[in-house]
Amino acid sequence: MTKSDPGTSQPGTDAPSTDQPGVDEAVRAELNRLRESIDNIDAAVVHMLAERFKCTQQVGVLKAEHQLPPADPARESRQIIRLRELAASARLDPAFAEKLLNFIIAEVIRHHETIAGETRDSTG
Ligand SMILES: O=C(O)C(=O)C[C@]1(C(=O)O)C=C[C@@H](O)C=C1
Repeated sequence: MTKSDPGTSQPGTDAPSTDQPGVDEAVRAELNRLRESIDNIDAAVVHMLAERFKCTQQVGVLKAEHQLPPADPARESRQIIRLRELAASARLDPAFAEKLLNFIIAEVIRHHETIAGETRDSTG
């Protein structure tokens, strides 16, 4: 197999694709079993995030209607402490959990700012 042989390796690697013949059947079966679980978990994550954003959307409206600032750094600090503890007890890297929460919250704050702008525009 060479780099000029498209379709036989993963992009950017020379490793054989697991779809290719030659991959041990038991390995392929185990990989497929694990990937089914990964797909289920990814679906759950997407659904949970969608629910979280439905809540934060309502928080955004409430904050905009009452002229509260989009970000609440004190609340974020408490969330980070709590999530890092949860992560540690779940044997997940706390630094990763913190980064993920910060990533999500940054998006929420962006939404809050949009809602606040729209609310100001509509109420004058
Ligand atoms: O709890 C709030 O005040 C929110 O706006 C929600 C949220 C979050 O996504 O958890 C987002 C922004 C704040 O800075 C803190 C927390």
